[in-house]
Amino acid sequence: MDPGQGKKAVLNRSCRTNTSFLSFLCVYTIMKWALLSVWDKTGIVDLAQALIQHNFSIMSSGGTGTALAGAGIPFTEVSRYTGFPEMMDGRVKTLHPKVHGGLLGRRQIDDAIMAKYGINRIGLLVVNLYPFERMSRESLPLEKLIEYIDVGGPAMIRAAAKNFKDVAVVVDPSDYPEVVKTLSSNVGFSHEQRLIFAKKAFARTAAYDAAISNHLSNLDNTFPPILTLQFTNGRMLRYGENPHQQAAVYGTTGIAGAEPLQGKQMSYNNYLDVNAGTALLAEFEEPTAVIVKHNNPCGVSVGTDILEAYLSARDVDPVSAYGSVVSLNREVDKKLAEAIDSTFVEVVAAPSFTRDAVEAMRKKENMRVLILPERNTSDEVRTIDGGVLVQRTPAYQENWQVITDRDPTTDEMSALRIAWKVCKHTKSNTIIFADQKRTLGIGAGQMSRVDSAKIAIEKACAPLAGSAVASDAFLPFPDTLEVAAKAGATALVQPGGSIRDDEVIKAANRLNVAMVFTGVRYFRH
Ligand SMILES: NC(=O)c1ncn([C@@H]2O[C@H](COP(=O)(O)O)[C@@H](O)[C@H]2O)c1NC=O
Repeated sequence: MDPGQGKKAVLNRSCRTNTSFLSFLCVYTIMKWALLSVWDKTGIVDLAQALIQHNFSIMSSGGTGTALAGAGIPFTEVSRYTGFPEMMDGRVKTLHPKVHGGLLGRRQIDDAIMAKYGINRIGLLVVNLYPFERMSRESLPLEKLIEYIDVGGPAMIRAAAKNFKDVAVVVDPSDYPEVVKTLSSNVGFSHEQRLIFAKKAFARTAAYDAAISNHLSNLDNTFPPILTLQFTNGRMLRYGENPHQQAAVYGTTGIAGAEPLQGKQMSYNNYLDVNAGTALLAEFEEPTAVIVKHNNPCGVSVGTDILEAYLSARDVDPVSAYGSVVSLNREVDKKLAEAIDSTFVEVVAAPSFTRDAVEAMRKKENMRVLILPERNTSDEVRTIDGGVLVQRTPAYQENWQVITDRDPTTDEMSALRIAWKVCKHTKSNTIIFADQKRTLGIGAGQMSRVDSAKIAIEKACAPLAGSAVASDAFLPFPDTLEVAAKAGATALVQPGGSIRDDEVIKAANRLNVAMVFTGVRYFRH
């Protein structure tokens, strides 16, 4: 029996063939055979009915046959055709030369050999595979999981797809309506159609094998020597980072799979900015707004409610908020929607929107409105010339160490936490000033850390007296700390680990700045 199918496969098979003596006499060339062997039985009965109406003879493996028999559809069991029973708990069902010969045989060239061995020409193959991808997420023991590796299905798909000149292969139930439409037209499958089906078929088996290969390779939680990546749902974008660049997005889940409720098509840069914004948003539990511009946050704030958080984040840097991407972790209501409408925003992403919020945002017809998808915690992959870099981030465990004479106060500690979270998602070198609710000044992406500090100070939305500062990497000299303290900062968080840590600690004590080492660096290139 197949994995998961239990006793369903044991049944009365007496009605399972309609091969009469007459039909047996039919010459192979006259009969149109379709082989159906599907894990997901959705739509298979309707499809089979259409095939019968259009004079196809159907051949089916065990469970698929059960579904057809239940609907009174005539078919021939594959096992009867091959003369071999399904065996080894379903590990061998369709793996037989009479099946593969029927799929691979070339019209005209192989007619004689097919006739000699009683091989039926199969003109249509309908297969979908054991759900390995889904089952691999269910933490089954390996010996159970491997039973979800489909062998016969991919073998048939590949055979039929190779012989697309003569065989149409359908691997996705969403293509059944097209098959029925073609049957009704009575012209048969065109060459183009068969080629499109074949491309889809090979993409399916490639994705299937990639999933198996990656799952097995990842069992010991290391990076495999061979990495296979496959993403489906490819969609052309209007252009890439700039109008002269072409681009597409791939993926069905997370940000990559998200489509806006309203507004223009998501652009390449929108995807990047929503990705950056939502990654930062995920650091916060309380109502939080994150405003991103060109992949860096330009305002982040928590609030007692999400409206307060948004207004406060926007006012950190209202000039940069123009044309930004807004990510929010609470439902958007009408009042908040109207506040967002009052600025030019490229994308607003939130877990949900009230009906009147959706209504209010219609006024901004170009603004993309996105329901925040579930976050995927997969490895980061970036292309470089000739290859890719892959990076995995372990779960964060705060292990801060106060290394100055003075401990941070409770308020300073809250501000340090906000600054540190924002630091992680801002391009290096970064210096973030924050209070207990929001970022006050952000200096990002500078080649010198002191310059980042100066920019953050210059851009500060409020006096920095009593603020906290975060640096993504250790301070190699006391200069950044001195600049920050002069601007009013009284607490600083940084990874630590410089050979001049002692000098920096001395400076902090002298300036009465409470300093914390995190032991973790947050470079972001
Ligand atoms: N072993 C085989 O010869 C074989 N042939 C087809 N299958 C798969 O068995 C499934 C259909 O089986 P059934 O009709 O018994 O429900 C399909 O997902 C098909 O891809 C097979 N199963 C696994 O490899």
